[in-house]
Amino acid sequence: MIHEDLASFADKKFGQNFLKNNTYIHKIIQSMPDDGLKVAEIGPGLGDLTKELVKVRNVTAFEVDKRLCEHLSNEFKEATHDGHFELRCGDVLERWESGKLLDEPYHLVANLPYYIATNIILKALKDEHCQSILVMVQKEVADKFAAKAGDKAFSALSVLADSVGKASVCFEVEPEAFVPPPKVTSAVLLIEKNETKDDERFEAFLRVAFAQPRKKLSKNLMARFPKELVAETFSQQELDSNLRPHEVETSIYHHLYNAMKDNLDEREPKQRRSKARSANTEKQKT
Ligand SMILES: C[S@@+](CC[C@H](N)C(=O)[O-])C[C@H]1O[C@@H](n2cnc3c(N)ncnc32)[C@H](O)[C@@H]1O
Repeated sequence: MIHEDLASFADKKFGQNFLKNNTYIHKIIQSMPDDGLKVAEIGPGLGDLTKELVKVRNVTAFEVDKRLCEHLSNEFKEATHDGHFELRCGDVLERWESGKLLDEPYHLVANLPYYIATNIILKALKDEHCQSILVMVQKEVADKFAAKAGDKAFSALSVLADSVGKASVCFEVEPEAFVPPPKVTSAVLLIEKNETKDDERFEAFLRVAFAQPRKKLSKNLMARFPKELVAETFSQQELDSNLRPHEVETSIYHHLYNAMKDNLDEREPKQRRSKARSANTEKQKT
């Protein structure tokens, strides 16, 4: 039985902030892609969004909290019996180990637990069965995924989303719409995918490119790639070596990656420095 006082019932460790505002719940439903595909919902919680979802789609929901699983099993007995609803209890990140959350095409629709929201979105971007992502997240996270080249918020996450589709922020949601209210403003992010890419080396390349976001991109790359190669690739692409990482288009990142990917120094800069230092000491000894 769910406690009447939701604020004290909510478990912080699972990022539980329940959306208790029908206007926003309906806005989420209206923002969903208009087809008959199955919906995967992560963290149905008390089931307020789920109730609306099962009216229009078949839903498979993933919930980690055993207390909520019990509540949801009772609440959605009829929908489960009719085949509109299936509940899978446990940590959703473990369900993704095979790379696919469901074994059929689906849309991800959820008010995500914020402590793992970025991780979940990255997994969904790489999941070839996932056709679109419509999720409530912390506003800063939504802005990072949806930013365009030139925006201050343009980041490695923006490049990854931009590489497989179109990302946009649908609307913002104030803390008071939740019980208990989170400390941050939230936003609903939509990523409509038109392809799927799963390339860990490209992600590693972006981590290098955005390692120091306010420094020059060429400087960041020279920390892990041969200087001559960086200079030559910039000149081939007719790129200004003074550009900052957020000023460069997604397509250019792919060109840079293709030209440079086989030359990444996998060692962390610290390891490289200590290797160089010991080489110098050896030289001085001889
Ligand atoms: C922000 S609440 C959203 C609840 C509900 N969807 C709503 O809108 O009110 C996040 C939900 O995700 C669940 N959750 C947290 N970590 C999870 C995990 N690793 N796997 C599956 N569910 C998780 C929480 O228990 C909680 O129900």
